Amino acid sequence: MATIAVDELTRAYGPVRAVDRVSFSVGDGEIFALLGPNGAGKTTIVEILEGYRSRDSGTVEVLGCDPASGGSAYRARIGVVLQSAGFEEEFTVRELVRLQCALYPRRHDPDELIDLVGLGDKRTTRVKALSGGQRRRLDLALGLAGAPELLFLDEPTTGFDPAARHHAWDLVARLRDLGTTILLTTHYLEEAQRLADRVGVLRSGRLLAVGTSDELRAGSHLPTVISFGLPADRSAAGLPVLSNRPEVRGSRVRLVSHDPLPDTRRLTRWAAESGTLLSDFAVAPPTLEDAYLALTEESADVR
Ligand SMILES: Nc1ncnc2c1ncn2[C@@H]1O[C@H](COP(=O)(O)OP(=O)(O)OP(=O)(O)O)[C@@H](O)[C@H]1O
Repeated sequence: MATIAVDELTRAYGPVRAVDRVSFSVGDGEIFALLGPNGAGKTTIVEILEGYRSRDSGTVEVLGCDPASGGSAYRARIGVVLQSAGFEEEFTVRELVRLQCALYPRRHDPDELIDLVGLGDKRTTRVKALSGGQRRRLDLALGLAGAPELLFLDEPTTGFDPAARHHAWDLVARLRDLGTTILLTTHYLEEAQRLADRVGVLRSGRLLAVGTSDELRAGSHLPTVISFGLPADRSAAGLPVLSNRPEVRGSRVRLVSHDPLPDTRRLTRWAAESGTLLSDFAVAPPTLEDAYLALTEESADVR
């Protein structure tokens, strides 16, 4: 059974249809990422699912409940990690996490939770002395306090340095291993590609595509880029016939290919037969970011 089932969900603010007949589902234990440009409708959808915002029409079922009428019993079963929760600055990490855990009937052990988010050495530190990244970890600990069956993560790594981002990704992967279903919003496509089992791409309130990262990449029909360097004594004019005309800049050759496998085979065979070293040979298929940009840029804003 799906943990989240959304059918024809619609919500307008005056003349603006922020969410326009959106349907998708998220399976038990799945990580689903909602992607879309600013104003696409992500927050509106997430807040409707959390039970904090009303809908105009459509059906929504989360953990077997309608969030609009689930009340506090429903909200005790979900965890919400917002972008910038306000903290009581004078509390220590342990005090805050303990207080939060005490609010829930089904709860995590506060000290285990602090360790889980990597704040073990900051237990007795006051919130006001935490760095931005450490505060976000505390956000996460507070969102997990009630051992939620479903976790909403709103842009979990915005403002993180690369190491902190990787740490957060590891943490989300551990939560997945513990069986937590996660709905994630993010503007980092690499994050979605790494973490999410499936993604949904929104624009202007409409869901343009839903699928795995690989499905969206394949569905984009974008080319693969093959690139390499030629030695000084070789000219691009001597290259074999390829599916497209290569672009040459100095000794660097770049081929935009819709047929990457035969092109790669022709190039490597030619290099072996002519004794040519192709330096930094790289085959780059389209990324989720490429597919996302193609999707969101090509779809005209029909409003
Ligand atoms: N309370 C509100 N009153 C009026 N319009 C609103 C309200 N909240 C959102 N909107 C509008 O609804 C649309 C969707 O907004 P929403 O916040 O859901 O987008 P988002 O995808 O979360 O954007 P972002 O990536 O910038 O956070 C936008 O056009 C926004 O201006």
